Amino acid sequence: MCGVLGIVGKSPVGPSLYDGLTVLQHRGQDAAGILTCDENGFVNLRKDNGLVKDVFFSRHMQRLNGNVGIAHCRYPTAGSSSPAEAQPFYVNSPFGIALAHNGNLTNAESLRRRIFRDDLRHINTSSDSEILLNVLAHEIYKALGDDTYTLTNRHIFQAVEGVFHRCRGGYAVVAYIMGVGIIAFRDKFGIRPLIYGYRDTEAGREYMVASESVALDSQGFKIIADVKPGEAIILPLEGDVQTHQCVKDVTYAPCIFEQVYLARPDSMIDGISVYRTRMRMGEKLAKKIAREWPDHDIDVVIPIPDTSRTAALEMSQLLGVRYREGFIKNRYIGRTFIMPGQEQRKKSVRQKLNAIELEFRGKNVMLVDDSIVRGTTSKQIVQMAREAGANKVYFASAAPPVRYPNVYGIDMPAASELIANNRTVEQIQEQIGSDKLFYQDLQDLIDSASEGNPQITEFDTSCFSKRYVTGDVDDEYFARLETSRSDDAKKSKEAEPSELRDVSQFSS
Ligand SMILES: O=P(O)(O)OC[C@H]1O[C@H](OP(=O)(O)OP(=O)(O)O)[C@H](O)[C@@H]1O
Ligand SMILES: NC(=O)CC[C@H](N)C(=O)O
Ligand SMILES: [Mg+2]
Repeated sequence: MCGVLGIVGKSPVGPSLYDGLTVLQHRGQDAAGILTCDENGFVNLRKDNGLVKDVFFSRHMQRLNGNVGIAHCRYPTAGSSSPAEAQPFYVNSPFGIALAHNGNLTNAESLRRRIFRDDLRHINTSSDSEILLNVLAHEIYKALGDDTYTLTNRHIFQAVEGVFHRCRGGYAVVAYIMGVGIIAFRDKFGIRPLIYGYRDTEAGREYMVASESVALDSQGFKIIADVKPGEAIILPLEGDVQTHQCVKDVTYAPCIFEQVYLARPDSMIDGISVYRTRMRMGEKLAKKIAREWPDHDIDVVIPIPDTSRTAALEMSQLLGVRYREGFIKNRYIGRTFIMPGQEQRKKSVRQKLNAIELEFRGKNVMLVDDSIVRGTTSKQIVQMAREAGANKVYFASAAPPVRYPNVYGIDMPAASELIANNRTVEQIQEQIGSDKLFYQDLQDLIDSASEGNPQITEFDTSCFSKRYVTGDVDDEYFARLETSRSDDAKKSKEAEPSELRDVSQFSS
């Protein structure tokens, strides 16, 4: 997951893009970028590795002029973590196009070969997003045909149809086309989220498109709609939003892990309140525990901050057990799961969470997390609870066991790194060292999300179920992924000399 954002404004958009990115920071902590187009038609780009607050200094903001722009915060899930792969990416032809992408293409390698051989385009990084931009650019060029000078909405929609035809996987895209405005589209399953809205100002109506509704709320934009699977929208420099359903044969199957962990709780995704989903997850898990263990001896329910809080509070109420904040989170440490290496993740859990001994001493505690992925957090937390004097340490995960890789933009590429892969619940319990372990049932998780919008009945649940909605992922694909993107593979890539390919127009 990454955060994408675009604004067509009536006054300079640089500051709003910056503020919007800070609201989407939880989606990507590794790199950030903003691209604006000024009144002279020049594109200004600043991107680099780091948190939003560390990438943009006032000297950069002063140069990010113009009333239109796009932005991105990155959590690498393809290619490398080189600053050259920070986004947005830019190509100068046709017209000048910049793109920011959330998701992963599953056919990136074959596209890369064809782009070079058939479209005569050179890709300069190992990023799948650069491939996506070049496919879009080529499709725009093709749609134009002989009509070289006038790019119309019809051409753009036709080009996006071409992108849908060629690109597989998960993609929520925001792109800027010189002289046109911002276009946005979402793969035909709607795997990654994308939503747009407007804000009326004295100078006229402004539009924003972003990964999550919180980015719109926080800047006073009113929601118009989610971009639908297989749909493209144009936010023009002048005039109203244009929409077009580019693919007729679509399945609405958004990623359920957005509801579990990725998105902020105050976001609405596809009409579903993430907060309410997490509440329902807590209720359903409590019911399961009450069913399977009616005479439980839990004294206190303790969440593992941050994300599990919502589910844990509901759980405690349904179980009729006290809720206590037994772990305090250091607010200056980022999210550990989306950190790039296992060493860093491991160290950060201890730096991030500290136990309040009094809440543990002599008690039977039920620790609740939203999910257990590599087990980095749960293993250390169980130990911390014991060290704090807990009598019994039980553990509950508000999501089912994560057993399979995610290939659509969450960095869980290697099954071997997942604690639940090829293990029974009892074996996982032994690994994390708890006295009992409960997992949510998959159907209960699906119901938790679906009850928020009964029109959405399908979700991408691949990391729990091994059902990949795009239908193009097989064991050979997993094997390639494991060799190229496991933690060990990434470590050996880092050992290579750093790339000297920073394409940003001014980098410091
Ligand atoms: O089993 P693991 O591999 O440890 O991954 C799962 C943990 O990682 C996430 O927390 P994170 O610290 O990233 O973010 P949060 O503060 O939003 O909970 C998630 O909420 C779990 O606590
Ligand atoms: N997590 C994401 O959405 C990442 C986007 C893209 N695949 C990249 O790695 O840069
Ligand atoms: Mg957590």
